[in-house]
Amino acid sequence: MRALKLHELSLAERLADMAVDALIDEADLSPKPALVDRRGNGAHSDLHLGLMHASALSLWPMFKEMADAALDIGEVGLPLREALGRLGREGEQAMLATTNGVNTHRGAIWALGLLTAAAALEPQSAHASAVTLKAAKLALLNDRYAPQPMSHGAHVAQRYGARGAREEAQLGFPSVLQRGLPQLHKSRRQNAGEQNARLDALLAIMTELADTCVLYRAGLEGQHAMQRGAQAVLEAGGSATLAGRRQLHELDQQLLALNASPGGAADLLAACLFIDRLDGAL
Ligand SMILES: CC(C)(COP(=O)(O)OP(=O)(O)OC[C@H]1O[C@@H](n2cnc3c(N)ncnc32)[C@H](O[C@H]2O[C@H](COP(=O)(O)OP(=O)(O)OP(=O)(O)O)[C@@H](O)[C@H]2O)[C@@H]1O)[C@@H](O)C(=O)NCCC(=O)NCCS
Ligand SMILES: Nc1ncnc2[nH]cnc12
Repeated sequence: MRALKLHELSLAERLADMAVDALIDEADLSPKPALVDRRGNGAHSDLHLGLMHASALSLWPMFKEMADAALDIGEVGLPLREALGRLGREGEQAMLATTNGVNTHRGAIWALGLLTAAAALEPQSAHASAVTLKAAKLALLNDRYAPQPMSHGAHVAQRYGARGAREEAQLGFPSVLQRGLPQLHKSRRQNAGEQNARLDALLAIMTELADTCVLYRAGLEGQHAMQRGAQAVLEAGGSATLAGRRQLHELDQQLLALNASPGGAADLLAACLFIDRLDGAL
């Protein structure tokens, strides 16, 4: 007789688990330049690792509801886009209640919310390019109920013409598909070790990203320091090599001196880890 399982997880529950796991893996990964990790708070006075974990866990019900909404509605269109917008705004409130008002995962709610819904729409073909394409189609739809606050991203878009989180999703997450994932796979093939491969993926994302968190805090000088410094680590051989580690330390020091925290790149690494896990898992 088949052993009785007390609770088989639904597809939506499994997707929510994967999204939260990706956020926790991102937070734990160390040493990340100027970001919160196991070593400390990076360039943040109001964040710490415990808060990142609590924030990630507070988002589980939201990710599950987003996946359930995709399963119920069943197709890309305005009803799903607006359901996700409403759930995303409620998720942001849950996050802020958990963190006492600190923005820990706004960008991650956006990116992983879209990707979770996209994966739920067609679980049998949940491969990187199919999922990011569906997420992009969702991001291109205009949520009529979305408020238009003067966010840091909007401020930076006005000042530098930078493409932020919205455009990254609308373009199908090029930082993940063209930089993060290929580097993750390449570093794994080179036996860099899983943590080093993930660090290399983060650095590859940083090489070309217009991270609106960095731009808001440290302007173009911060963006150049992030992009060039990340490139230097990879050119030196990546995080698994001594020369790469020296460059990584240099990048950490530079970004800390500029108070430039690449929070957008961190969110995109979480998106990358989520998509990496999806392949064949549903
Ligand atoms: C459409 C939205 C993405 C809103 O976008 P917008 O650009 O207007 O808003 P922001 O809040 O400024 O930015 C969104 C967050 O996205 C991350 N990010 C930044 N650059 C990029 C990029 N190029 N690509 C992808 N993602 C990017 C980043 O998130 C991380 O940083 C957060 C900390 O940022 P900040 O508050 O600026 O923090 P500090 O500098 O520390 O502030 P101070 O201490 O100095 O005050 C951290 O949370 C990371 O997550 C950007 O913050 C979308 O968010 C939206 O419409 N939301 C409304 C709800 C909704 O509809 N959701 C839909 C769910 S599907
Ligand atoms: N590890 C991290 N440190 C700072 N901001 C972040 N936003 C998302 N992940 C982050």
